Amino acid sequence: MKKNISIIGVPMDLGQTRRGVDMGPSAIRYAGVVERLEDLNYNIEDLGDIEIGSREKDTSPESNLKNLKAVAEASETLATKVDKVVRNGDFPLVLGGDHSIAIGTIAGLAKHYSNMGVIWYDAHGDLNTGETSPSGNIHGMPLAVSLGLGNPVLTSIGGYQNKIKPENIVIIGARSLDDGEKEVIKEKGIKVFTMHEIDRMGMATVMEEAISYLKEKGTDGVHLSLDLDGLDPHDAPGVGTPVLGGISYRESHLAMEMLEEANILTSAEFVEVNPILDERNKTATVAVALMGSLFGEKLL
Ligand SMILES: NC(=[NH2+])NCCC[C@H](N)C(=O)O
Ligand SMILES: [Mn+2]
Ligand SMILES: [Mn+2]
Repeated sequence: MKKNISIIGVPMDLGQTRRGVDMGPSAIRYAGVVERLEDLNYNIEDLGDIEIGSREKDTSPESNLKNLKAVAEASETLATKVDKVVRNGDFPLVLGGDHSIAIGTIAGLAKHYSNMGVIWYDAHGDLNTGETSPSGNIHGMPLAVSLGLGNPVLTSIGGYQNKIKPENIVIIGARSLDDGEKEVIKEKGIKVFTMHEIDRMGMATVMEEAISYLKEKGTDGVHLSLDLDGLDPHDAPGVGTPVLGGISYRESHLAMEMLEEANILTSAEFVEVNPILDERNKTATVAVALMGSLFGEKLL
């Protein structure tokens, strides 16, 4: 992995309705992300937080997308920042914020990769559109948007469509999918390791398969989008949409270590840390510990 990491904070909470996830970047910084990665001999540049607009009173019934304008604006800003980091040859590490920020992250990244892989570590598929979403919350849509599905205001962020290919996506940890999302997965042939596969095969085999799958696709970059609700709520309680029966802390460390060994990642984001719902900053601390493993921390 590259030796320069640029951190971008995205205090976004407009992609869902629970307050507090806008404080995620602060909580992760407070949990010591910069020091942790500096100890691993990286040069860290913290670019600070991007600006987020305010909550919108009304949602247009046609679009069924809450805070569409503000989310779209922040996504453009983030895409520009991420683009710049990659152009500088640095590793972008994006701190959320709710998962809607992945729209901007991926829009900024995919300009540089014609065949980018994405690992979506999450309890959810985030494959809804305005039509299929049960909530109208954009944090349930970023993977669909990155595939070019959904409202053009979102799919055109960064000035181009279809950022990633369905066959280059691997979802890990899924255990809550809406009907419309299941259809997209089947129709597009998206690779999913649900909790069933993780239980059955073990995380080591799941990660081996995920990594060789992405290598076989000839990916020219791999982005990790890690939603903390992919972990079990016992290990990561500070999230807005917790789902029981998730990936353990240990399994997650193993997954990060295997990604580091495989040396395939070109960017990462950690999202959905909500300090208001958390227990003594546990979830942010878990996020930083996982980043430690992802960037090469070893006990001996
Ligand atoms: N990034 C997340 N936590 N997404 C949760 C999405 C929940 C649900 N599928 C929805 O569309 O509203
Ligand atoms: Mn999720
Ligand atoms: Mn998510």
